[in-house]
Amino acid sequence: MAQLTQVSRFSTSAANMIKKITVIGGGLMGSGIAQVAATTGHKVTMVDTSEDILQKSVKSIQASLARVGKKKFANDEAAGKKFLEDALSHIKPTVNIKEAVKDTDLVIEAIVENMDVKHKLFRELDQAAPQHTIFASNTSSLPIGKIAEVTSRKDRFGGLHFFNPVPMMKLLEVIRIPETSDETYKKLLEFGKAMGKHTVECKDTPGFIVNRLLVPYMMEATRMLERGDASAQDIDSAMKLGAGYPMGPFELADYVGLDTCMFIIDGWHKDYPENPLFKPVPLLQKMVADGKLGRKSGEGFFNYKKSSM
Ligand SMILES: CCCCCCCCCCCCCC(=O)CC(=O)SCCNC(=O)CCNC(=O)[C@H](O)C(C)(C)COP(=O)(O)OP(=O)(O)OC[C@H]1O[C@@H](n2cnc3c(N)ncnc32)[C@H](O)[C@@H]1OP(=O)(O)O
Ligand SMILES: NC(=O)C1=CN([C@@H]2O[C@H](COP(=O)(O)OP(=O)(O)OC[C@H]3O[C@@H](n4cnc5c(N)ncnc54)[C@H](O)[C@@H]3O)[C@@H](O)[C@H]2O)C=CC1
Repeated sequence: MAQLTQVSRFSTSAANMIKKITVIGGGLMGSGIAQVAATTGHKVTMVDTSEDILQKSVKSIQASLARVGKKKFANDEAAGKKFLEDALSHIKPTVNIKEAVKDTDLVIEAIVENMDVKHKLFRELDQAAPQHTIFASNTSSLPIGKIAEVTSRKDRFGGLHFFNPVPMMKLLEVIRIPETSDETYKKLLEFGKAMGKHTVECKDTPGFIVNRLLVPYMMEATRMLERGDASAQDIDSAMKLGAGYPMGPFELADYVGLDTCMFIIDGWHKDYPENPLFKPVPLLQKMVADGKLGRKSGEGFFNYKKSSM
């Protein structure tokens, strides 16, 4: 508790506030983080591995901004158009990681949920970014401390766990490791608030708060499906109508991405092999192997291809 009280004593002067950010990974989450940062006064550089992927990222940001703009400026089309153009003007897409981090206050990593790939990236970032730059990971399930161990800036490292879809979900879990300095943690909390998020403070424990509770629930849904107790549709309807959830477990898994879901389970099974809850799900592994990744591939537990809607 003392740790949290200490942080509240710090205040960051405007000059030291996080203003320039670099998002690595322009997928579901990275594009959403870049979008929200751009609409809240930040300069954003968004990095991915190819121009094609970046074009897709920008297109999905445009589509999302159009939806937000339509609601925000319902009676003023010109204002909605300006909102979209201003936001896009704050986002610079690039494949050049070194260039992307040479002058930035914060790097947010939102790449594939794989420790080795994250380690390779953070080793490169640690060499290329200025000393003052803070690093944060948007990981769903991997220990922040383990991700940070390949860098020389554990005092300037934390977790910023956004929720999907980033433009709509208010929550941001802000995670510190024992080495995170109070100044860094304060800046991460203030950045979260500047992004319009409700920040909660988390220790570096598996799944932080939400996923620690969400993964067991979603895994139990999978076991229920495997036993043939009920259909995916009925399980989803039951949780929406019976528990008031906006999405049932299978619609949500499709929304998150079945590849990401599988990476999370595989990672926790590796770390906690004795826990039956994280026993790999053959059904999930087959779907991912068959390219059924959920919404992002057009099919997962449900079909999202236009013709079938
Ligand atoms: C079970 C299988 C195996 C599981 C294995 C276990 C693995 C477990 C994985 C754990 C998860 C890991 C992920 C993670 O780390 C943490 C997360 O992010 S968990 C996910 C959290 N998110 C949710 O739970 C989302 C739940 N859904 C909702 O809140 C709503 O459905 C949603 C906000 C998505 C959509 O709103 P809704 O009212 O339901 O319907 P609409 O789609 O009509 O939207 C209404 C309105 O809202 C605006 N809007 C919606 N989406 C967007 C967007 N992306 N961008 C901009 N604006 C948006 C828009 O104005 C909409 O109006 P329109 O007229 O439709 O435009
Ligand atoms: N999908 C979800 O609902 C949520 C996911 N997360 C976490 O966010 C991270 C990203 O997840 P998603 O956006 O769903 O994945 P995604 O698969 O949609 O996007 C990942 C992106 O990273 C890019 N990438 C991979 N390696 C890269 C590298 N070395 N350099 C640059 N770009 C690289 C890929 O090309 C891809 O565009 C994961 O750690 C995940 O656990 C966190 C909250 C919610």
